[in-house]
Order: sequence, then C-alpha cells, then structure tokens
Amino acid sequence: MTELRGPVRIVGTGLIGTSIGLALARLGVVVELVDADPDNALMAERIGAGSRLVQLEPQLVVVAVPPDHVGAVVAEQLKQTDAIVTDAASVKSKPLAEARTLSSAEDLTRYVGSHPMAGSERNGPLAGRADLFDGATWAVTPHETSDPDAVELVRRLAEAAGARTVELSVEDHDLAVARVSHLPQLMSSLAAGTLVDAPAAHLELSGQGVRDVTRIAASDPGLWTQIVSANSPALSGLLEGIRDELDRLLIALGKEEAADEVTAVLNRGVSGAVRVPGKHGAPHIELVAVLVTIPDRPGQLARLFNDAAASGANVEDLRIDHSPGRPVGEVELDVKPDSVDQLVRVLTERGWAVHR
Ligand SMILES: NC(=O)C1=CN([C@@H]2O[C@H](COP(=O)(O)OP(=O)(O)OC[C@H]3O[C@@H](n4cnc5c(N)ncnc54)[C@H](O)[C@@H]3O)[C@@H](O)[C@H]2O)C=CC1
Ligand SMILES: O=C(O)C(=O)Cc1ccc(O)cc1
Repeated sequence: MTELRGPVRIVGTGLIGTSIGLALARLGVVVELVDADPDNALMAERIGAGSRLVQLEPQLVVVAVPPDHVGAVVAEQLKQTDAIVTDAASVKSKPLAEARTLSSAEDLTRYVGSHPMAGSERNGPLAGRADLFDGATWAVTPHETSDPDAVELVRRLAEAAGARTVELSVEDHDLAVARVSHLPQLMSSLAAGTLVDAPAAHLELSGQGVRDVTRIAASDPGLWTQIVSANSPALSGLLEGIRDELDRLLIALGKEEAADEVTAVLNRGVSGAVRVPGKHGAPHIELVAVLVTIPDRPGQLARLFNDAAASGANVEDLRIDHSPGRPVGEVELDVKPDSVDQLVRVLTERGWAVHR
C-alpha cells in the first residue's frame, strides 16, 4: 500500500496550490510551500497552507504553476528530488511532452499528471479554500511509463483533498476538458463580451440567466490563454461545430422556417444539459424548481429554510436571485419531484409567495 505520509512539496502557491495545502494541512500532513513569487508563498503560509521551510525530503511534489511552466518545473523537481511528482494543470499533453524532452526516461516513471476539476474564476493564494475539492472529481492521467505506485500515491493525494478520482489517458483527458471546461469558458467569455458596449439601461434588466452564463468569464485571461493555446487541437473541432450551428441559425433567422431551426438548437441544448452529472459527481437526477419570493430583510432566508425543512423536503440545490435595487429577491429551491406538493403546501400555509 502506498500511503500518503508527506512531506508534500507544493510548487506554485496560487488558488490551486494553496487550496491543496490547506486541505492537506487539515489532515496534519507536512506541506512545504514554494513559489517563484515570495509574497505568494508567504501569504499561503500565513493562511495555514503549510510552511516555507521544511527540512525533510518530500515524498510527493505537486506542481501547481500556470500550464506554460508545468513541463519545466516537473522536470526540475524530478531531477532535484527522488519524490513522486504530479501537477494540477488544466491540460495534460503539452506539459507531458515538455517534461519528456527535459527528463531521463528513468526519472519520468515518477511523474503522473493530474487535474482537480474544481477551481474558481479567482486566482492567487487568498482565493484558496480547504474545502475547494470536497466532492469534486480529480482526473489522474498516467502516461505509458508511469510507475503504478506513483499513480496510487497521486490517487491518495486527491482523496486526501476530499475528491474522487477518475483515471484516463492524457489524450482522452484533453478531449474531455475541451468539451466540459474549455469550450464553456470561451462561450462564457464570448457572451460576456457582448455586454462591454451595452447601455447601462439594458444591463439593469440582468437576471440570473446572464449571471449564470457569465460567471466564469471573470477568470484570469493570462491563465486561460495558456490553457486554450495548449489544447487548441481538441478545441478547434468543437468550435468548428459551433460555427456551423451559428451559420445555420443565421441563415434561418428571418426566414419562415426560423422557428424550426431555433427549436432544434434549443432541443439539442435540453438533451445536452440533462447529461451533465449532478452534484457530488452523482448521475443527474430530475429536480423541480420551486420559486419563492423573499423580502429583502435580515432573517428571511433562515425562516424560509426552517419552513422548507418543516415540509420534510430535502433541498438538493439552491439559487438566490437578488437584483440590486429591488425590495425582494427570489429563491429557487430545487427538490425531487415527489417532495414538490408537500413543500409548496407548507410554504404557502406559512405565508410565502410560491410559484413553480
Ligand atoms: N484556476 C482554476 O480554477 C484551476 C486551475 N488549475 C490549474 O492549476 C494551475 C495553477 O492555477 P491557479 O492556482 O489558478 O493559478 P494562480 O495564478 O492562482 O497561481 C499560480 C502560482 O504559480 C506561481 N508560479 C508561476 N510560475 C512559477 C514557477 N516557474 N515556479 C514556481 N511558481 C510559479 C505564481 O507566482 C502563482 O503563485 C494551472 O496549471 C491551472 O491550469 C486546475 C484546476 C482549476
Ligand atoms: O469556476 C468553475 O466553475 C470552474 O470550472 C473552475 C475550473 C477552471 C479550470 C479548470 O481546469 C478546472 C476548473
């Protein structure tokens, strides 16, 4: 059995490195923090992600630097230590190819790529959170000559951070993230980009839809330029598909049959959206949204949650739409279909304005 004993050296103490450090520190694993920017390592240390000075040799090195630097830093760590080395980069083929050109075949057996599928649109150590990976999926991507013990140790790391692991090849990983992560990022950025010149009066009508679609558009352009460039072969095919659909839509718009084309696009969207796995990586379950109008006063959310609990319904998901300047907000409680009637009845009895 390959136990995760530590010390774990984290190179790159930004959002991801600091979050891994915080998650391991809560288990008592000794974590060493290294960063090219001394302020970031100091900050990560101050918030409890580990220590900048660890005398013992690392058992495991986690490289959490921007993708363009991952190959070189992996090779450097393989050379400097006898540790197992992994990385957290959002793309896997290019860093592996770079590490391969800079490392001996023997050293490369100690390297196993990985990728936590959780993060945020924020970066830097101050955005780090101990629970960032709780319930998340963490891809482990061995290459042809990765040592099985090294693969096992990287699995242990992911599990220690609270994630569940999925093993897949480097190539398959890059195809998968092009679809579920990189294309959504570009679509979000494109949609948000149309707002740059929008009149303020138009923006005032913004509701939850535009907020959902544009959240990740706030992500770091420097990081994402590297991700998109490194995964351009996988992304190109998907973007060509979107371009073809846009062309069809544009041609159809204004013609009699436009409605059919629009309905086809929307129907395909419905079929795709239900295939996104639900929370905690569980299969998608059909949920019903119950909308409740809530006065913008302290204590109202607590009262609503109490009343929802009294109905016996388990709230599977939750959304709050709080438009600035309005005296009320709207809370969406997502519950299983067999809980809906009881939830609506109890909330209505207790004076809430409820609609489905
Ligand atoms: N941001 C996200 O949501 C996610 C990011 N990732 C991956 O994790 C890695 C880190 O991303 P973030 O933590 O978001 O970035 P970040 O910008 O928050 O942190 C990167 C850190 O690496 C340091 N650094 C840069 N070059 C270095 C070098 N050569 N040696 C040592 N330190 C160096 C920087 O000073 C910075 O502290 C990237 O490869 C990214 O693709 C993976 C999952 C999610
Ligand atoms: O903020 C979100 O919802 C994300 O999806 C974050 C994210 C960014 C990059 C990754 O490689 C993985 C996850």
